[in-house]
Amino acid sequence: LWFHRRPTVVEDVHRLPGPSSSIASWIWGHELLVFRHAATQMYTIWARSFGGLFKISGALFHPDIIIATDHAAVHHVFTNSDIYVKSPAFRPPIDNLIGKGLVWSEGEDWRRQRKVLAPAFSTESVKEMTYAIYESAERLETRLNNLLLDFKGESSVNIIHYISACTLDIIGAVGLSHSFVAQSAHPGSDAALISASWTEHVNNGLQWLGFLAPLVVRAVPIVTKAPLPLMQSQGVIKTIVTRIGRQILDREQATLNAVARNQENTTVESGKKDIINMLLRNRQSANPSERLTDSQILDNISTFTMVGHETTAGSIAFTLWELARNPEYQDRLRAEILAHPRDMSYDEIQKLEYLDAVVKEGLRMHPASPQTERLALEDDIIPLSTPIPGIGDTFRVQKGQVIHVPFTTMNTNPAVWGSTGPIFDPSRWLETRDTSAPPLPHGWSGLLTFCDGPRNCVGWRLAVLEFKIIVATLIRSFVLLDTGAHVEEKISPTLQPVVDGRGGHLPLKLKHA
Ligand code: HEM
Repeated sequence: LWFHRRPTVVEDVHRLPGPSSSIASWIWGHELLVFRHAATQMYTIWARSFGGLFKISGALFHPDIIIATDHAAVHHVFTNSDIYVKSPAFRPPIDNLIGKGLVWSEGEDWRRQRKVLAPAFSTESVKEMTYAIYESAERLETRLNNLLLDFKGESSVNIIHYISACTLDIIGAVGLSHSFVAQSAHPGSDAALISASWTEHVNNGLQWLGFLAPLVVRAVPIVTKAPLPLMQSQGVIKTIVTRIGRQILDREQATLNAVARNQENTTVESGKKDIINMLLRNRQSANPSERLTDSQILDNISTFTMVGHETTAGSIAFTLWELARNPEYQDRLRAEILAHPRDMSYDEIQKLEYLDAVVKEGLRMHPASPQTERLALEDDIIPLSTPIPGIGDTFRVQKGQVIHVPFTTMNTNPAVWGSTGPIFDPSRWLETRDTSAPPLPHGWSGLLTFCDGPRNCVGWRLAVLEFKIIVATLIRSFVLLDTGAHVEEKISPTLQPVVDGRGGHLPLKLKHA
């Protein structure tokens, strides 16, 4: 019943500016225009004209949607995660894709899962992952080296394909005690199946159905049970990953039981704090009300397998593409990396200033999740950083209001980042920010890339470390060259490169450094 609005409560949405109704379709509102353009492109254009809060008309007669980029408003929405929940329209597709794990859950259910899993991503836990990340990054390097040998020193590759195999191996190794062997000469069949189903899912999402499906789900939730191709390919990924999850869980539980039989009083407490061990520990919890069900455990294995690798792979691929298009930045980064030994410790890597700047710039310009969506469960008053003429410095919303937050629009806003905001330039991170410059939004490094508030990205430390190690390993060994291909950025369901209509495709030329 979330879409039923109470007409008696005062709301300000109707007083907001927004794009003209003349460019909206009577049935699709402004949402079709948004879908047809590059990720967040229309929101970026409109935010420049209409400011930090504006409205667009919704598809299928849905009430007006608010687009928020005002810092205080966005911070308020993300901080109050009990009032502003993820849109119900996206819960059935998330369930179909990765299950009812941490990304999907809300309220008490979410709080319990987050408490169980957060320790797997503390600084201490992530530091311990450093060596395994190097190992996978070096395997990626060897794989690309072999390719160059086969192609006499220069080759064009779909870089995202190689990186996502690497990040799948990483999440298996550091989180799940599982080897996907995604990077071997004969990739494990599971890894190949995951990759093929994901590519199919991405490409379905770019089609008309990719636009239609969530809107129809928003209007008629029961439709998720319908045999639409989009829904079916989602089911395939979950089926494969759940089967693997069951194997991992049974094996790890058996190992644990065997150890416990041999050593009295041994519990999983003594093991490392990775994802699988945190889930096993929870099974032993003395308090039954804290325990997750077996299906929640499996759904979290599938959640972390998918969001733990595709997201990072996409952002890394786009950052490498930026380096290929900007050889001077690439040379500067290589010079810094070559001045340091391979296999630096976690603390040593953090000291590489230009690497840090390149990674932040890649995450600023190409966030894996370019936008998010929230639904107000209650009437509320939202504070504003910039007052809206005729409304003031607070804004009233009604229960049922849908709010979109375009992260990329906020991350590149010239009013905050200066006129070079929309341009990739790592050196901005090396300059001390002028004290008179407008403040950056709340969030990691002043970016919305990892969201903000209690439901921020639980895996951000791992993502940043993987990012640094993979970029450093590749730039040490290879020169990246632009192929000249026209690369579009689309959302399906994460940020995707699209070349000649093919999603998940980002060609780069490689040669030895
Ligand atoms: C560059 C890489 C990544 C980016 C940009 C990213 C971004 C995000 C964002 C924006 C959200 C919030 C989504 C929303 O509320 O709509 C999120 C949530 C989440 N991310 Fe990431 N992520 C990345 C990598 C990872 C990795 C490596 C993992 C795990 C290994 C991970 C696990 C999660 C989980 C489980 C959530 C849900 C957290 C919750 O609701 O409590 N992410 N991520």
